[in-house]
Amino acid sequence: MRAPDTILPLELERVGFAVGGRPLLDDITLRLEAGVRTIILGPNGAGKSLLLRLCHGLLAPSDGSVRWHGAMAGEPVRRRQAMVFQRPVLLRRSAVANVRYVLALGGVPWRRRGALAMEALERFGLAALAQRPARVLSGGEQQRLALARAWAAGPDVLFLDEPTSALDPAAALSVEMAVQEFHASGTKIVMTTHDLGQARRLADEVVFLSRGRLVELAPAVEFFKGPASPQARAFLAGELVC
Ligand SMILES: Nc1ncnc2c1ncn2[C@@H]1O[C@H](COP(=O)(O)OP(=O)(O)OP(=O)(O)O)[C@@H](O)[C@H]1O
Repeated sequence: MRAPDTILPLELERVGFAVGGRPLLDDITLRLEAGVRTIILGPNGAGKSLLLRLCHGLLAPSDGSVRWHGAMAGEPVRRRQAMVFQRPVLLRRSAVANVRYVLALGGVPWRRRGALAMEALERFGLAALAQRPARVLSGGEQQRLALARAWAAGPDVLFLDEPTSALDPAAALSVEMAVQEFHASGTKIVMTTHDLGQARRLADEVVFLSRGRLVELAPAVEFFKGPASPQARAFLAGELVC
């Protein structure tokens, strides 16, 4: 388990993000703890991807603060997080070279990289495709490669932005199983999805956004049994909300 020396919890305090003076996220205060799978839900355009990017450090907030409480001063927190996107961003190299690359970035000695990269590929059912150029892999295989690469980095936190929305049900299921493996190994999961069935299967807690605001943060069981806000009730009922 990675929890004892994790960079978590992550605390967002009154975070806002604006473009050209237009607020896209507003006044978000939120604490994300280790060991809990957090699923971010909300209608299209609610700000889910922006929130993930702010948490991961790809965007800087216009207001407020994003702080990793477990991080030691000067520690490179970026290396202890990984992010998987809807469409994976892969290098023009073989599958195994993609994994070796993150191991090199993480300072793993050259001699150990080959075995560790193959172990990560095997874990996600990709060993037979190790030498294949990453960019000719199918969408589902590419997503599993992105997960294998994240696994090799051994992150404290894995952010996933709609990782299964471009996949067929079988490929989506293998991504869900991979997410469970990360969780079981002690990696904190923070994920957006439009698939409510998937959210019910994976979530320990739900963050519900609407129009750039945090409307609810609740244990998943409570949220799905009866959300507190009218926006979330309408969302779960499949009504058009924005
Ligand atoms: N760089 C940007 N410049 C201007 N507007 C942006 C920028 N990035 C995002 N937005 C706007 O911010 C809002 C939130 O975007 P975001 O991608 O976070 O939504 P989302 O909840 O992930 O939506 P979806 O479910 O459709 O993926 C949207 O209205 C989007 O158009």
